[in-house]
Amino acid sequence: MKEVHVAVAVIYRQGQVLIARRPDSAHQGGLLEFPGGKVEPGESVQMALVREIDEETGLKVPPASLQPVIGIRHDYGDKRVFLDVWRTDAAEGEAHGREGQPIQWLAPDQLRDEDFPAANRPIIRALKLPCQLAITGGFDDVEQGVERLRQQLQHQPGMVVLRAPWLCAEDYQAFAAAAQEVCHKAGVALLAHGSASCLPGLAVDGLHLPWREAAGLDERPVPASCWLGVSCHDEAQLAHAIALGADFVTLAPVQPTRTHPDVAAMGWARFQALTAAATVPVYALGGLGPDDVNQAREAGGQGIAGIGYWWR
Ligand SMILES: Nc1nc2c([nH]c(=O)n2[C@@H]2O[C@H](COP(=O)(O)OP(=O)(O)OP(=O)(O)O)[C@@H](O)[C@H]2O)c(=O)[nH]1
Ligand SMILES: [Mg+2]
Repeated sequence: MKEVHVAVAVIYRQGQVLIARRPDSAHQGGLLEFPGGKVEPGESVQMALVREIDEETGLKVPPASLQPVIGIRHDYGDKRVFLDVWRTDAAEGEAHGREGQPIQWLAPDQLRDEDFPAANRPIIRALKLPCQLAITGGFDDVEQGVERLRQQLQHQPGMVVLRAPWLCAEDYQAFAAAAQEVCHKAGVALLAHGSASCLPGLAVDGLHLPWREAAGLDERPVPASCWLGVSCHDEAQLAHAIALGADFVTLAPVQPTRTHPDVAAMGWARFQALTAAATVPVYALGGLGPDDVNQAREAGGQGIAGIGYWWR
C-alpha cells in the first residue's frame, strides 16, 4: 500500500489551536482533526499547507511562518499515512469551515486522544509538552536540593525530571514530596525518575525511565493519565520506548557533555535521522541549552533536555 503524504496544520491563536470535525463519510469520519490534506504531486509540504488551510478555513498563512512540529508514520490497515505536522501562529483572517465542517478553537490541554484519529496521539503529546525539559543535578542533602530547585524554577522550565539516583528510597520520597509542592506552586509539571516502583505514594505528574529501567519492561508501567518518558541513545532503544507506549523520549548525547566524556556525541544530522523515524516527541539531550531549542526543532525534535543549562 502506498503511503499518503499528508500536510497537517496546527494553527495557533491566543494559546488555542484550530480544530475541525471530519465529515462522517470521510476516512476516520466523525472524529476531530487538524486542518490539512494530501500533498499534491509537484507541491512542497509548505505549499500544500498554505493551500489546504485556505481551502478548508479561509485563513491565509505566510509560508515563512510555518515551523515543523513532528512527523508520524501510521498504518490504519485500510490506509498508510505520513502526517507531516507544521505549526503557525501568523494565520490571517477569520476561520470558517469552508467545506461545511464544524470548527472550534481549543487550548492544547483540552485535546483528548479519543476524539482524534489514532495517528494524532503523538501530535497531541507534542502540543502539550514544553520545549525545555529540565533535569535536576547534584546537591548535598535533600533540603539543599529542594532550595536549589526553588531557585532554578525562575528559569521557567516547562517540566522537571527529578533525578537523584544516589538518594535512598526514603530520602527520594521526601525530596519528591517537597519538590512537588514547589513545582505545583510554580505551575510546573514534575516527573519522578527511576523505576515504576518508586511511584506509589508520590504525587507527581509522571515518570521518566532511565534506559536501564526501560530495557527490562515489556509494557507501559504507568496509566495513560501519567506522563511517561524514556532515555534513549540509539535506534533500537527508541523502538523499544515507542513499543512501551512512551509519551516522549530523550535522545543523547547530541553534543559532547561533561557528564559522559567517554561517549561519542551523535551530532545533529544523526539526531535528525533518528527523530524522523520516531513516532513520539524527541528531546535532544547532551551539551545543549535554551539557545539550541530552535536547532532541535529544525531537526524535527520537541526541544532540548538537560541538567547543565539550568542547574547551577
Ligand atoms: N487533515 C488531517 N488528516 C488527518 C489527521 N489525522 C489523520 O490521521 N489524518 C488522515 O490523513 C488523511 C488525509 O487527510 P484529508 O482527508 O484531510 O485529505 P484531503 O483534505 O486532501 O481530503 P480529500 O481526499 O477529501 O481531498 C486521511 O486519511 C486522514 O484520516 C489530521 O489531524 N488532519
Ligand atoms: Mg483535509
